[in-house]
Amino acid sequence: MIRIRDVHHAIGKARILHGIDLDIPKGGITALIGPNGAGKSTLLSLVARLAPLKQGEITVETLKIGACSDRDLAKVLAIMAQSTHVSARLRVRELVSFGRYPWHQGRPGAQDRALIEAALERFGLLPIADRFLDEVSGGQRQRAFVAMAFAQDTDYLLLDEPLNNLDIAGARSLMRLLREMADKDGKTIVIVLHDINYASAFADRIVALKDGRVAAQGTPAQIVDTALLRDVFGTDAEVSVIGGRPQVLV
Ligand SMILES: Nc1ncnc2c1ncn2[C@@H]1O[C@H](COP(=O)(O)OP(=O)(O)OP(=O)(O)O)[C@@H](O)[C@H]1O
Repeated sequence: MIRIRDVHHAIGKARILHGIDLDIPKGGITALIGPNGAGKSTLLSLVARLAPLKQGEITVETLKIGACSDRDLAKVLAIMAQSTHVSARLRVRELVSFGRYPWHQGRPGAQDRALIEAALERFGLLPIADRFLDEVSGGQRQRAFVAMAFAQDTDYLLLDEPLNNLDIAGARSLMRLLREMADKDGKTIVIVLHDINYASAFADRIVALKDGRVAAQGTPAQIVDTALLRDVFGTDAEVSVIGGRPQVLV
């Protein structure tokens, strides 16, 4: 479980998060949704220790953020951040292999190599594994970043807007893959999604953030309705239930 207690965050004078209390249970997919600037990426960055936690408490299983070592955390939790800057002169296989670094510290062994090939295969990247990152499409690059996080082989996988750059087929296939990873491999996936319909169709639970606070949380059926769209996103839209899952009619 990821346990978040009374987390506040400010950047300069701007207060970004205002006392977040949240339990993200182990297993399944939790989607973070909310309008632009709500604080979703900031919260994910604090959990993954990409930004320093200044106020409040976050624990991942038994590891306390701010007290545990980076290496210990990296064996339990992997993150694909929203903005990823790496050299374009890196091949897809090399990027995915970075995911193994916390385990081998620069000396990959046979097991590391096997896990890298398995990640390349699972994400459909084998045919382009030897291409440089600037020789693949935006969607393929995005999949390579998710595969790198997957290759880290952690129980917790945090993904910040992984559907960016993906067309509808790519988005659906990635979400199905994540669903399979949660159901078959027992991964705990926390994912920032802009498209509520993907969150509603694939997630077990949704946490809606607004203005740095938790505005709503529950299963898609519990929370996705016209009131949520109005109160959290400030938009009027109809919601219809399709296959037991609410879907927003745009
Ligand atoms: N480095 C920074 N300096 C100042 N303000 C920042 C910085 N990074 C983020 N913010 C502000 O913090 C707030 C929350 O940003 P954050 O990226 O966490 O939101 P978000 O919900 O992920 O948004 P989006 O959906 O647009 O990605 C925003 O108002 C943003 O402008």
